Amino acid sequence: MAVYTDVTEPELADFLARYDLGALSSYKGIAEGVENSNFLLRTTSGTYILTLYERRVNRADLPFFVGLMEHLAEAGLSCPLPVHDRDGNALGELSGRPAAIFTFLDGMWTRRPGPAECRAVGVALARMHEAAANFPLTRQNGLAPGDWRPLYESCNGRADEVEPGLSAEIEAELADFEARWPADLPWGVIHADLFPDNVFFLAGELSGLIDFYFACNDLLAYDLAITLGAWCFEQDGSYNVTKGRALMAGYASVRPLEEAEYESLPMLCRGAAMRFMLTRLYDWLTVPDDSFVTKKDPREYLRKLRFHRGVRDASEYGLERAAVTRPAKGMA
Ligand SMILES: Nc1ncnc2c1ncn2[C@@H]1O[C@H](COP(=O)(O)OP(=O)(O)OP(=O)(O)O)[C@@H](O)[C@H]1O
Ligand SMILES: N[C@@H](CCO)C(=O)O
Repeated sequence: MAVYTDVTEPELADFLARYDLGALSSYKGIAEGVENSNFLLRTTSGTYILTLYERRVNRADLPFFVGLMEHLAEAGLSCPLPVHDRDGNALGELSGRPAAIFTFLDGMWTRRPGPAECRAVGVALARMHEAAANFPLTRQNGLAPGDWRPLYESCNGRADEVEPGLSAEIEAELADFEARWPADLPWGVIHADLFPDNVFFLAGELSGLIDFYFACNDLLAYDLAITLGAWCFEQDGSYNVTKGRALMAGYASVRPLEEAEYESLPMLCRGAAMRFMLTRLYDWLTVPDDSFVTKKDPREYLRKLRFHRGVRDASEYGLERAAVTRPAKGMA
């Protein structure tokens, strides 16, 4: 359930009066999502999404997130477009929270993605990286490798409650990341949370990307690693190389990887698994059971991390080394 802030009808009508969106027809809270309060908003001009930004989102980051969506939508990527009020502002204030209205994206997220969806998300991710290349704002990744140890330490040594031996395993991994995390790889704006619930499909085609609230500047191949980890494993924890091959090929068809990115992929995939294991571990140990936040199992990402630890070469993910070189014009 993600409606943390109640919005009354008169408050919303007042807020809407600043926009050229017609009169309020109806609104209702959307249960999905955990970070912010989202409402499906109907006015006499159409259907929109109203988002109220809650405590875990830093106000200072909002111009980056909202500006990025606007930049990507203008570059032709399908994602929510922020609606401006008559004074030109995309961000306002409603019920004591920063708030924004977005265009509504048709489609639904897919619970069981197959290779075709994986390929489509690979293509979309690379297109996002290319479209964001000239976005002028920057945002530091708040969950970069340097943030993992403090996040782990804020779990107060309780990791072994989730699985005996986990603290020692995390310590060893953190030391390795601190010593060997790659620095000199292509860098840019990344989505950083492109999980299946943030990608919509309509009639079998990818219809758009949502939820840019972890977007930041970081290694582009790290975003590919996050996406691979979220899309290419089965419920039983096994890696599906057919899906991995499709996702990588889709990505490389738009933006071929550099040799150094190919070499670094196993490390980046392990890091991505660590990042999601740690945020889940923190929530698992600290968020009260009766809270609105749906806690996700950190062990899912622990299993993925262990899989990546055994990978020696990116070819094991299904990425052909040939995909590293850009094909000559007119081919492929
Ligand atoms: N522009 C949009 N068009 C259609 N539906 C949308 C749009 N934006 C959000 N939604 C709906 O609202 C839900 C929650 O959105 P979103 O994932 O951005 O919320 P969040 O609270 O930031 O979530 P998360 O916990 O995943 O970070 C989505 O699953 C989707 O159903
Ligand atoms: N995608 C994240 C949660 C929302 O950011 C996870 O599955 O842990």
